[in-house]
Amino acid sequence: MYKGAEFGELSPHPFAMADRAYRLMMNYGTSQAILVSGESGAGKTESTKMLMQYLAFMGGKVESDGRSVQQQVLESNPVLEAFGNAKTVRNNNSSRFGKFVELQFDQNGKISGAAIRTYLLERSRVCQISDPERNYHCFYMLCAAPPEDRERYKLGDASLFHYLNQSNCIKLDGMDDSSEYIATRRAMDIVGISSDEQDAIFRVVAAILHLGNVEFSEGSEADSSVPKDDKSQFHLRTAAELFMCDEKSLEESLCKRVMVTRGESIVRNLDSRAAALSRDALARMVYSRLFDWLVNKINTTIGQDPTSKLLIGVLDIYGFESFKTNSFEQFCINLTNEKLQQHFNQHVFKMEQEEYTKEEIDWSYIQFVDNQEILDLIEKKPGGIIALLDETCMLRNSNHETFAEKLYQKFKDNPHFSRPKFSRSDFTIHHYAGNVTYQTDLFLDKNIDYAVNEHQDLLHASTSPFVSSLFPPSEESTKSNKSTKFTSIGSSFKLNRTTLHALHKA
Ligand SMILES: Nc1ncnc2c1ncn2[C@@H]1O[C@H](COP(=O)(O)OP(=O)(O)OP(=O)(O)O)[C@@H](O)[C@H]1O
Repeated sequence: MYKGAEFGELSPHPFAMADRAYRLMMNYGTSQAILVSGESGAGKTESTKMLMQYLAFMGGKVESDGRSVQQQVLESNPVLEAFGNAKTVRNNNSSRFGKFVELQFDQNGKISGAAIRTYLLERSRVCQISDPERNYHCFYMLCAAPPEDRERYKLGDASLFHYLNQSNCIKLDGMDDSSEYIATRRAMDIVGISSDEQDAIFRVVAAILHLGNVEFSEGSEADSSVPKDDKSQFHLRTAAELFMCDEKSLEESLCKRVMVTRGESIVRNLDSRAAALSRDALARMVYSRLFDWLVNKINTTIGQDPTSKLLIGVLDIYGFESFKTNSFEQFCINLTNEKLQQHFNQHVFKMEQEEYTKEEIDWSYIQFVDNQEILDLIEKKPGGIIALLDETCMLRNSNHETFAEKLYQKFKDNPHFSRPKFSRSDFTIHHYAGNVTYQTDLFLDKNIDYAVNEHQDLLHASTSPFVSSLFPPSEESTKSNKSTKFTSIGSSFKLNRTTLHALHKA
């Protein structure tokens, strides 16, 4: 019905938008971009799927081997959703990453390639969930897999695993994890992930679950730790088997840390709390590498068309979030939305109006809210909230309260910042879309992203080529020493220039 229909003639529908983008691209030879926005649960991902479906219908080609580009693009959705979506308070299938899909077309309007870029997977979810949310779908699917698969990965009921049972929500109404497992496997076949690779992927997923069940108790030396009991020892052994790495080395990488001072390596014991943090850091790192691997693999098998001059990009980014409690994830997500809003302002209002002025066109100035000051408040270097957060993370004896104190002092006169009454550590940002109060208690832990090279080298030495490929040798180990490096999630996260450029170009 929507094919070729005048825009606005039929009821509003993603098909109408997709048809318009396709027609404009074909008729004027210009690339297009569709930005799907809205708050969490509004229907962005479902709308994006419909847009893709329509574009695949218009630009689809019949391939002799049955695996067309458009089919692979469509089937990449269930794969990415299995590993990047989870139940949140707002949405049973909430995307916990941003996605920019670029469809490439040839001169005849047929899809000739595609590229998928993803942003900021919420990795804290791998180790930490709160009621009534869930972890990523793939963990529950694997625990509900056919018995022979569960046996192979030494898995049992999802409720047995610490990374899943921190929340009471294990099963979802209307979602059958065992049939989702089969569907995900089938989608993996279509996007070109071989059965050996699928096996390696699920081994890693299972290893993460076992890792999460390793608990620590005080060791014999001061401030040292050891696996707590036989149960923890079993899970440690199983995780090592699944990662195909040495069990003793895995234990050491969790219970010790190598520090480098003046070129000298010092091995330091970790107490049980620090060992548990190290375990979680490893689980998060493995999971995010696995997710990146999946995206790369999908891109490689779908293939790019470097000669394509016609593109349609669809950006499905997590919308503005304002919950009862808002932590570092909401802060990053809302920063993304501020940046998109600024991009929109920049190109739709600022540049357009400058052009009118230059050409001396008579027009009335359009008022718009410029959110540059909010962006400065958050990300200005030095002095913005992220810079202050990084600074606090580097200092010894600092905590979320000292961080909050810094913010209160620095931004007491900033109109976009306020301190809620009676609060010792919360802060409110007056975003373009509304006020959001953030709880800082986990900001420091979540921002610190220790690139622990012991873990890196341990997994690089895995006899599984798949696991080894996820962990190229660390820079430090190639220089024959090891260290623990601090990186900041906040600083490293930006809706990158390439995407903004692609959006603008389109
Ligand atoms: N067009 C639709 N028809 C029927 N149900 C829909 C439609 N769009 C959304 N829904 C329902 O709303 C739920 C949330 O939609 P969706 O996952 O697309 O939201 P979202 O905006 O992408 O959220 P998030 O930002 O949390 O990822 C879906 O799981 C589905 O149940």
